[in-house]
Amino acid sequence: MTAPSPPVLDIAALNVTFGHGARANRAVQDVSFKVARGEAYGLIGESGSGKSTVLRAISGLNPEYTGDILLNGTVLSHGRDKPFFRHTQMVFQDPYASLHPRKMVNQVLLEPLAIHGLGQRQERVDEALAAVGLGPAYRFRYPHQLSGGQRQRVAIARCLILEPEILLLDEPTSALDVSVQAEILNLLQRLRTERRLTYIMVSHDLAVVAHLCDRLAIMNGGRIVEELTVQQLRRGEASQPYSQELLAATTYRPMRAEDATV
Ligand SMILES: Nc1ncnc2c1ncn2[C@@H]1O[C@H](COP(=O)(O)OP(=O)(O)OP(=O)(O)O)[C@@H](O)[C@H]1O
Repeated sequence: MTAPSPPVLDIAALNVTFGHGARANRAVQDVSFKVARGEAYGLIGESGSGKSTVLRAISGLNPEYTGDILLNGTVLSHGRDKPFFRHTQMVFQDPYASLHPRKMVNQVLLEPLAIHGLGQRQERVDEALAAVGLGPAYRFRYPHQLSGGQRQRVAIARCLILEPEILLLDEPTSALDVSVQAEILNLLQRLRTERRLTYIMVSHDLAVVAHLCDRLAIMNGGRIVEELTVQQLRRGEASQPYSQELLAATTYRPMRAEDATV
């Protein structure tokens, strides 16, 4: 009998504190969860509950944490190595801020290939654009010539071009018009299936998490209050009073996949 493979990501007793002494802010406290290959895991909670801080610790953007973060069963060093940054990519909330205004899409997509020393560059650029539903002519556009949704597609293409295993999604649709949100979520869903990607997504929007994720953790005050499957979320089956309040307080309207095409 073969041993079960370890989770892709195993977050074990993660703590992040900002500041010292009386001013210390324990932004993340004793957070643990595991994410399997191909799974989409959501972190949800009110503003300031610590969701983004968890994501930034995983991404290596904030190396000041205690606890362990394991990738495929191996504890990551706090200073991440180059292969980590190839295989774990982050999509940010605001596609307007995350693309350089003076760089054409072609340059945006060529840069990560140069950093990681990958060849067949123009083919990879065309393939990444096609994967996010943009034709090769988009190579010669500047960000200001793109809609918000198209910019977020370019930001996703910039991740995909490195053939990552994991995408860390920080509110990837909250800066977009409602009509475009479902399009981007459907695109992310299709890419996850096609490429067996693993997602961790931060959101304050239950409908967005229910649309994309298999499981989620509800956070409050830096801690995980409760983990739920998306089926439990849809049935309103939270067991903790805080989660029940959060679910009850949210006007949760499921997104319909047919609301948008990819
Ligand atoms: N770089 C930082 N320096 C100091 N404090 C920080 C820093 N980043 C986050 N914090 C604090 O950590 C706590 C958690 O913030 P975090 O951004 O993780 O919450 P969040 O749940 O993602 O909120 P939001 O939904 O508003 O983004 C907050 O009290 C915040 O003020």
